[in-house]
Amino acid sequence: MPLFAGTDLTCLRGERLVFQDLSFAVPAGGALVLLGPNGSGKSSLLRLMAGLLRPFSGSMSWDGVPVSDDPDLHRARIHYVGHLDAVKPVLSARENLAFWAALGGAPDPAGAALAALERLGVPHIADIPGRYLSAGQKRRLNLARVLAAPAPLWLLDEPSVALDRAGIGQLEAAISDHRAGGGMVVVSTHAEIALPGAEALHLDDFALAPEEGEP
Ligand SMILES: Nc1ncnc2c1ncn2[C@@H]1O[C@H](COP(=O)(O)OP(=O)(O)OP(=O)(O)O)[C@@H](O)[C@H]1O
Repeated sequence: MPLFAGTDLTCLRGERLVFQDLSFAVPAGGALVLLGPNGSGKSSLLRLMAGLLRPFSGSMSWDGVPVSDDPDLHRARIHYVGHLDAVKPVLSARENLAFWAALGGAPDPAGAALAALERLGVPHIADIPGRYLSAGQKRRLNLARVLAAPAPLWLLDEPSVALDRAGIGQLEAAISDHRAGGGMVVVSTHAEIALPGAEALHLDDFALAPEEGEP
């Protein structure tokens, strides 16, 4: 049974120790919700999990094997959707998604692209160029990437930002189906997203204790 785990992770950004001695475990079908105030390190932890940042100390493993043994293998099993908009402005929504689906190894990228747009409730944006999409439509298009090619671990940084209530419901349903098939998800959020049975990780529990005299 796949288990994604981190042990005693410490994250340094610039000169700043963002969190220390943080451990987590996500089993097959599991969900982890990252909570904490602005700047507490939710995005940093997701970037560590995605292999985009290196921990200052500590380690992560997949099924007991250190992730650092084969970073390319790790990258192939994740979908990371960050804050930054990855939509190409001159390509249509369908073309954007087909491109990502092909990169992710989908056998029928065009078909996978349309199915993913439908799943996130926006089949009508298929032929609209990226530059004309609204903030919420762009967010749905970015999230559709996780559906367009299979990967067992989804890392989603504040996925509900710019989504309306219907969009959040579609996202919740997609995550629920992913988990039912043994997939895993880690989500950072300030908003309510229904993830039944999810474990919560409060990042401020791992902040550096303030020095004496500091607020
Ligand atoms: N590239 C960087 N260089 C130096 N420090 C950084 C860098 N990126 C982030 N930080 C710092 O790391 C800390 C954690 O930032 P991070 O974005 O992980 O927090 P967050 O919990 O996701 O915040 P938010 O809720 O505002 O999105 C912050 O103090 C931030 O200023």
